[in-house]
Amino acid sequence: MPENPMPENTVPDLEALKKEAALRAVALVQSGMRVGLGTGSTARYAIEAIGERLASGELQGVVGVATSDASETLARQVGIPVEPLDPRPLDLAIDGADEIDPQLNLIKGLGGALLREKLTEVQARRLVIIADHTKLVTRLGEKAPLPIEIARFGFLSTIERLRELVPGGRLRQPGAQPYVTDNGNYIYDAQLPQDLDATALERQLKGTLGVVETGFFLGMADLAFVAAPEGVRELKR
Ligand SMILES: O=C[C@H](O)[C@H](O)[C@H](O)COP(=O)(O)O
Repeated sequence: MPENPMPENTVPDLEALKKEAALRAVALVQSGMRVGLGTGSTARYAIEAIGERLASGELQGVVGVATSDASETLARQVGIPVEPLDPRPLDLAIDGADEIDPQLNLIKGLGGALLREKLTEVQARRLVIIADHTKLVTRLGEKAPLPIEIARFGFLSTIERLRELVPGGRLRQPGAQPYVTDNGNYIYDAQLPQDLDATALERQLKGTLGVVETGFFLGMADLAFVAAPEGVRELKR
């Protein structure tokens, strides 16, 4: 008899759910598409699945635009040709999210990739979000902080300015040094208020000196595949 047997179904297998959501989105990829490749543990499953469909010959001529150095490396490893972002529209972008509200507004960037994600996904004809059910919220900021990418130069002054808008928050610093993004910037993780007006706050943050980009993705996602133990929900904006 095993010691301390774990009761069945007490720990949901979030990885299996993330993969299930990713596969639903990857089914939308067609030959010849230029696809925005997201970043994070869920987007990873999508990149791998696109690579598998290319390797099997089921897909041909797909080109990826990567939203981080890590996703670019993975895409190349699994055989997806990667191009830099240029002004042409992308047919589709597939990415994870940290929070998804009922209108498919998002918080992204807990993995640090928000700037390249936003630059890429704003050019996508369709942004498809993939996630497990723990990412669903009734209001943005319910569970996650809002990542705000800020310039390193003068970052303490920028943080002072940010604290006037969103008092709770801290510089992301996983160890002795601050976290540095692919773009060489820092991230301030802001705690959002309960009475959040995300559109107004986004405007104020974008007007704050030293702020490079925020993790608000408002009105950008068209579709989300959200996997839960009872199945994958398809949410549309
Ligand atoms: O910066 C990271 C990205 O916005 C990710 O897409 C987001 O953090 C979700 O990542 P994961 O799928 O690992 O939860």
